[in-house]
Amino acid sequence: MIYRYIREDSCRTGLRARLLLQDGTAIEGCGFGAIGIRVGEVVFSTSMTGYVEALTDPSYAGQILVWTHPMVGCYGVPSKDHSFCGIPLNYESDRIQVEGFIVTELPPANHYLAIYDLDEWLKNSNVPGMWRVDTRAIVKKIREYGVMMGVLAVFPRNEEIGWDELERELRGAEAYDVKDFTYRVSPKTRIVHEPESKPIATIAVLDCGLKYGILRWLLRYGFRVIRYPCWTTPEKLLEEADAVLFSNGPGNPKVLVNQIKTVREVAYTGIPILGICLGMQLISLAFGGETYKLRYGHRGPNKGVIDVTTKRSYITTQNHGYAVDEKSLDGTGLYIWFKNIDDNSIEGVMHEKLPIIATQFHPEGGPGPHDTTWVFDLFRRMVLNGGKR
Ligand SMILES: NC(=O)CC[C@H](N)C(=O)O
Repeated sequence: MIYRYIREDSCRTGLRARLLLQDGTAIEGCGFGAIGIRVGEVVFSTSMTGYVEALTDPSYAGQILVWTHPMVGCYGVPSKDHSFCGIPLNYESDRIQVEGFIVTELPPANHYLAIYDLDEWLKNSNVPGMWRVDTRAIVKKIREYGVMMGVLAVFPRNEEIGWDELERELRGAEAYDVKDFTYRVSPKTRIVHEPESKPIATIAVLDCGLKYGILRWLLRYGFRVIRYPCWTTPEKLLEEADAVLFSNGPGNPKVLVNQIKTVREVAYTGIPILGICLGMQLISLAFGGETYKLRYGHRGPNKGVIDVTTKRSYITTQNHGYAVDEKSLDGTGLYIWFKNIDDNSIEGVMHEKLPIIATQFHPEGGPGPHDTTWVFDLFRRMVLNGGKR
């Protein structure tokens, strides 16, 4: 059965799109952005706004993103000229990272800062998009089945890419869970970022796909930040570091065997460490913990967590498909800091003795609430107090 939501004449973009999911669901809608075929893990975000940040978040590499909020693109795409310490605001990296983007309605952009509309931006970035489909129906499928691989094709209205071709593409695709995407998003060389005033300390980042939002917060707090490629050795990483950040990033953390080793070696030196999202998963694995795949992940800026050490709750931004297994932390020296209010999964850990703190959620927001930016205060305190919290 093919779900069709369009009238042939209703695609002002002049493009059609087809989506085939691993469970056989076939959906047809209008296309936007670039013409082409892309395979990826199909995931959804419950954000209402912040599509520029989400699309440029390197943690979405290898995924086709479905937006649950029905209207996307109203405020267009801002210029990268609005920046802080040379890092563009609103962007989480320099380019779109998703394989494809699926929305319900695609209104024309109307905002004084907009330099493109969403359609143009995807087209210029060679990323296909689909619109005029019921994204809630796709989300319900994903909730029942769990996240799954899918193939998205965008083609001109008077042409056609057949379902059999999409099926072949999907069958030939490598599963998301076994691939290492960090090499794709990590910088190829060391990059130094200076804060506006004299630096208070130097943070070395093992950059597996660092979001600019995190970088902006570190710079705002007066740190000099050095980003290193994700294959950097512990010795090199520690050369100029007063503290280390293990960044967010795409894919299954268990695949990153070398990075897990690096994290272990760096952690035992006793240097202050902050881990964010993938960084927290790598820290947990490095100390002997386990991670598992969530059924449909946590993606959006409206996710409640509780700090189990103070019983305070916060609304956070999250983007993760894997989580740390609670029982596996026994005997690792790591203890639970935050838990997710919806499913009780772990959203933060600390180490009993070593100066290590880590969150599964994103304290920087980007997009999303700034309720937990105090995590960066805590990190700064640790760095300036020789590791004491
Ligand atoms: N934002 C992230 O760092 C995501 C971490 C990991 N790729 C996951 O999906 O769980």
